Amino acid sequence: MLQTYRYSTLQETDFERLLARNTDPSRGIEQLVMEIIGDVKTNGDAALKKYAEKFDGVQLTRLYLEANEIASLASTIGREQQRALEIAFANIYRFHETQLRKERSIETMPGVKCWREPRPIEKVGLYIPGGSAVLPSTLLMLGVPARIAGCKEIVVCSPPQADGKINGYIAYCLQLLKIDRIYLVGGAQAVAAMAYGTESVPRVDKIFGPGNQYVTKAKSLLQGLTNVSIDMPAGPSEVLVIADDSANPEYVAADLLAQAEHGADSQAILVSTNEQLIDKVQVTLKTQLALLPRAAVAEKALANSYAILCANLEEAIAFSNQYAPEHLIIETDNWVPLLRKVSNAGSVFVGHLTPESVGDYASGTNHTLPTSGYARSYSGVSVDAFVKKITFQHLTAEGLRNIGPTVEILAELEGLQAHKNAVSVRLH
Ligand SMILES: NC(=O)c1ccc[n+]([C@@H]2O[C@H](COP(=O)([O-])OP(=O)(O)OC[C@H]3O[C@@H](n4cnc5c(N)ncnc54)[C@H](O)[C@@H]3O)[C@@H](O)[C@H]2O)c1
Ligand SMILES: N[C@H](CO)Cc1c[nH]c[nH+]1
Ligand SMILES: [Zn+2]
Repeated sequence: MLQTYRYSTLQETDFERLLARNTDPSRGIEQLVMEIIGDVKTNGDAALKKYAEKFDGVQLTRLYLEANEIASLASTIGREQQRALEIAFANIYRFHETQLRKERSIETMPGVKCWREPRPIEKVGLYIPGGSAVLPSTLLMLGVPARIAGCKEIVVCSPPQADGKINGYIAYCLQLLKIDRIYLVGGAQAVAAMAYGTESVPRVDKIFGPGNQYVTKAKSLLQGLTNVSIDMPAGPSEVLVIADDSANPEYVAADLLAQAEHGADSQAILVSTNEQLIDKVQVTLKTQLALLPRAAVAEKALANSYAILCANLEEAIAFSNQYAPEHLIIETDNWVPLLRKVSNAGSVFVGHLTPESVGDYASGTNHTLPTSGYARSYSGVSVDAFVKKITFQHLTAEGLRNIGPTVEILAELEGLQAHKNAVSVRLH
């Protein structure tokens, strides 16, 4: 089921192939996404309605639902599900609220004081995927940090259901987040609508959220075409599991399948020091796969996936760092010394009793994470992503005396006399 490779025999070309995934799966669809973007820019709501019919199979007269409609959909869900969403909301809130800590001001020279203060990004757009699966958890993962940051306007877009509405769980999360409108727009057209603004959809300053190849492509194109910014490239889900002799093959197989079921383009990688464990996981994968409603999707994802047999955990961590997984699960008894060796990963789950699913839903950490190797340079979504950090400074007379001559020299050596004068007129 999973093609197995031995780490010690991997050639450079093997590494290139194994680490590549679909680095840019959307290259082939660039023209289509550009057409959609142009159409939305020119025709606004009319284009959005046309695409809702074409891609989501629904005729919309209005492109959004309001508070009373959201409340009525939210009231259809069970108490047990409400409670689970409330617990997830509370844990995500608890973990993220500490991220808005005040920074200390620094006196770099006597009388020269510098400090940084966060300010919310005023208008943010959250894209909540709704194609192959509806993900209310993604709404919590984006909405909670946006609320904590204090963003004034939170625009939420998600593809409409066949009945022109949204799922009751999404509606309940909107209520928890005190967001009283949702735009029934999906795909590249949603990203374009939030970047340009249409008659119905407000223009935003930054767009967040994962999505399929159309969504991801539109985010990267619009970041260049407009002055809207984006959170990160968050594409098809992926997981890398490091497992040694102490790992339970049932747990390992379950963790691999949990990400494989996201989409046919997802990847689930097993890196193990034990060949028998890999064999056992392969058998268990088959048994568990047969029981999944989304078996066909997960099976396709496993076809993109593989196992790596390593001589020791050092090799395993080295491979993981090269791959830079969105999610890393370390299923070993002795995981503590490994942690400091992890240099590239979106989010890490350690020990035998920490399934990645807990981070997807409710432990408190964010599940919007960099994929496709971007964990080498990006962090997952946090409150920081919803604020700008503005620097401030203040000089006293002593401060001006201390720093002024240095600035005068530096301005002069760059040939910028006006810069020097701005100091000199105060100093002399
Ligand atoms: N990295 C992360 O943090 C993270 C988190 C959650 C989900 N994900 C990923 O997000 C993705 C969600 O994808 P999805 O498809 O389920 O939902 P989606 O909402 O991203 O896409 C659905 C929309 O795509 C558009 N579309 C569909 N077919 C099209 C076509 N032929 N041409 C143009 N547009 C078309 C439609 O407008 C539709 O509304 C999955 O790959 C999942 O793994 C990633
Ligand atoms: N694993 C996904 C991020 O890659 C997030 C998610 C949402 N629901 C379940 N899982
Ligand atoms: Zn998941």
